[in-house]
Amino acid sequence: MFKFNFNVETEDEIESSSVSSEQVINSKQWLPAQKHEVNSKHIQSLSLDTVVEEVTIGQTKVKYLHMTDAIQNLQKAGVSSNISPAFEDHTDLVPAVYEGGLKVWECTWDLLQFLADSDIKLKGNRVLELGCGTALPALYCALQGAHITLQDYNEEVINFITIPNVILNLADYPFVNNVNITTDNIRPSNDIITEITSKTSFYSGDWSEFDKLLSNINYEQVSNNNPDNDKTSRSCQEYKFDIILTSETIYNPECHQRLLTLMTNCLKQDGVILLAAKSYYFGVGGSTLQFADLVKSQGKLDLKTHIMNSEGVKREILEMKFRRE
Ligand SMILES: C[S@@+](CC[C@H](N)C(=O)[O-])C[C@H]1O[C@@H](n2cnc3c(N)ncnc32)[C@H](O)[C@@H]1O
Repeated sequence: MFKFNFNVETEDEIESSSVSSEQVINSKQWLPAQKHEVNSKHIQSLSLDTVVEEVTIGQTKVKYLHMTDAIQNLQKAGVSSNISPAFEDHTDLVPAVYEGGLKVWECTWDLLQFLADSDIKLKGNRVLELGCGTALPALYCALQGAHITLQDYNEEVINFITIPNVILNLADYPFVNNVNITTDNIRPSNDIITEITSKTSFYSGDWSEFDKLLSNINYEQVSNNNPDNDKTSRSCQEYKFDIILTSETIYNPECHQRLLTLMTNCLKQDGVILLAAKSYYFGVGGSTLQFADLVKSQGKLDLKTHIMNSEGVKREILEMKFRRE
């Protein structure tokens, strides 16, 4: 197992963080995909004295747990996990073991600002966030009335940061830094679970496996509910998304094709993909240019680049839509 920190900001930091892309390409077995359900343990993990961070985007406040609280909850729960050595060593990433989802990465803020400034319709639309980690961009969309599907590689991330963040934002529950809380205004867990389940879905595992899982769900829904063809195509649309979001997920070139195939397979015909990334990931090799070249060679999507930061390490948002015939 090898480790590195790819969140480098300057050339000076490159040396200490470097790992060759060859090492990345020789990575381990990727994890299978799984669906996760919210349960009362997720709610209990948010005790009344949980310290909640908050960011204001336009008029919207999005709440989230700090990484150290999530790790503390994970340790308290006594979960034996492959990812423990990674965060005990303050390691950002161990390829195919821990993909970095416990902390908020820089491009998340770009994606939030981009969503707030854009006129993309969110209310009533289906949003998928891939490699979501804390899921702040998708949560912003959910707070405007979108249905969100959240995917992260690690189930520990889904259980200890993604789902708690969803509860903090989408269940009407008085978690805010211990203010005005009495036992009377705490809602029963079942109410919260029902509410969250109607607005969100959660998945972990590798992107290619998630792609397979989604197509199996399509198949099952179609054969169980919609034997006739007309309804079949409508049912498949249910598992496609109006908006696909992803931030800081293209550092490993080995995964570019899987990510692109998944995004193309589950985007609605008139949908949009917003991919936020640093222009280049020093030491690991992934870059927006390389990803954009792959998109162009695939020939299905039109791509527009928005520069979000042009000083130091450059950051971009790639906006992609299906090419019109
Ligand atoms: C650096 S974290 C970014 C987290 C979050 N999007 C942010 O910007 O704060 C990269 C994310 O990419 C996802 N990821 C990377 N490779 C993956 C793969 N092969 N399959 C599934 N997810 C992957 C992981 O879920 C991980 O959380």
